[in-house]
Amino acid sequence: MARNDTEITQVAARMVLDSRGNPTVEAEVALVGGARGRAIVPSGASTGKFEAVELRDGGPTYGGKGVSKAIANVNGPIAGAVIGYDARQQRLLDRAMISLDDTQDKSRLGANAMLSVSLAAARAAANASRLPLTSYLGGVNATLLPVPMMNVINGGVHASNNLDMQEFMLVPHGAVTFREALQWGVQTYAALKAELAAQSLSTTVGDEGGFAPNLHSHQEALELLVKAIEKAGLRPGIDVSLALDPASTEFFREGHYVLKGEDKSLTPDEMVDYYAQLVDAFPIVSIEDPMAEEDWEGWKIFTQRLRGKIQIVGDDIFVTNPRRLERGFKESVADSILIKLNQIGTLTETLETMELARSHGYSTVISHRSGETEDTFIADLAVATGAGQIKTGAPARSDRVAKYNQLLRIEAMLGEGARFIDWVKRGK
Ligand SMILES: O=C(O)[C@@H](CO)OP(=O)(O)O
Ligand SMILES: [Mg+2]
Repeated sequence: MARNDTEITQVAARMVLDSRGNPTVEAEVALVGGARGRAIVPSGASTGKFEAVELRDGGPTYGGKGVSKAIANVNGPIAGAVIGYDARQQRLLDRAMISLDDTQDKSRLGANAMLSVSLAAARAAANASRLPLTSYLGGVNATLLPVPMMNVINGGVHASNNLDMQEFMLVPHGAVTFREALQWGVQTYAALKAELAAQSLSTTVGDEGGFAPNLHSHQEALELLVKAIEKAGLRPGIDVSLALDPASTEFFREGHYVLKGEDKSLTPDEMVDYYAQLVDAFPIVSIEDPMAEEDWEGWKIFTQRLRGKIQIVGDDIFVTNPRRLERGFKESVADSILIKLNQIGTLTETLETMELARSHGYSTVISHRSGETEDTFIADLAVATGAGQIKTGAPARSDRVAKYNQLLRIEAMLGEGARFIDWVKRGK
């Protein structure tokens, strides 16, 4: 490889669609030596208030969801700033975009514009180096396959049913390989579908491929999951456990958690009791965003009460942002962080946040968004960083399955060298 083979010579973006049919940004980066890289940015629905800004613009065609400004920013100022950089110097080129944007929340260029280039550059550099993305990002130690968190019952803003909580997930942590974990998830998903059909409940799916039945309570959803695990011939709590992402900011109103489906309005204390009862009654090993993004007091109560019993994951409260995470350390809130590249807007900052989390003993869970595409960057990122956990939906819908398939490829590539660790048993 000649010395300037990895120099960026071209950057271009186009509009493509995500899994909800909304426009999103795809960027392509070309290098002097001929290598190219491409990346598509995902998009959330239950977005955190403190996330970096996803630049959207009007126009009747896509109901105000256009990305023409973000695309123009890639093709104009961002291209101007990063052309000439060595694509292997990820930190430098991400810093170049950050200083060009010059805002706290990436509102000038748009986190969607910046992230598309950040990820496309990493892929181009990996291709130029003739390395799989996982190995390029993670080196020889990139051997740990993540335990999947598979969202098989959808509610909240991801579905039109009556469940207030957004995600009910299967965690097949007792498997020996990723392959086996995925298989257990698939078997349980199929058993759940059969059980729903047997009870004349709907088997249509929500945004992340999970079923979206109307149920009487969250308790009923959890009962269905335990039953499905058993029907699949697996042991709840040993082979496959459960995880929740209530995304509670979405039902937090004026200091109360309003569970419409159960006709309840709970104070933060009562909401913590509600969760504690679920944790006692079901094999739940992880809860994400139990409390709202601005309810730091509620988060403290929850953490005090449930730390050590389950993993406590911060998504909307931390938004992959080191400053918010620091506050979490100080106030003893959560013990794990959900990692979403587009919440912060560059690969470099994502890796920095993960490093910070680990240095404080917080686990990291790599995550998709509810609006996804065929892009599988997060699968490689999960292995490259040894995160140990990934949340990427049900084992159905191509946008979700694409990530699982990429993990299968990575596992096959690593062969006997691939590792899979039961974080529940080991203690995270
Ligand atoms: O809350 C979440 O964790 C995500 C992904 O499941 O949803 P969204 O992308 O809509 O924010
Ligand atoms: Mg979440």
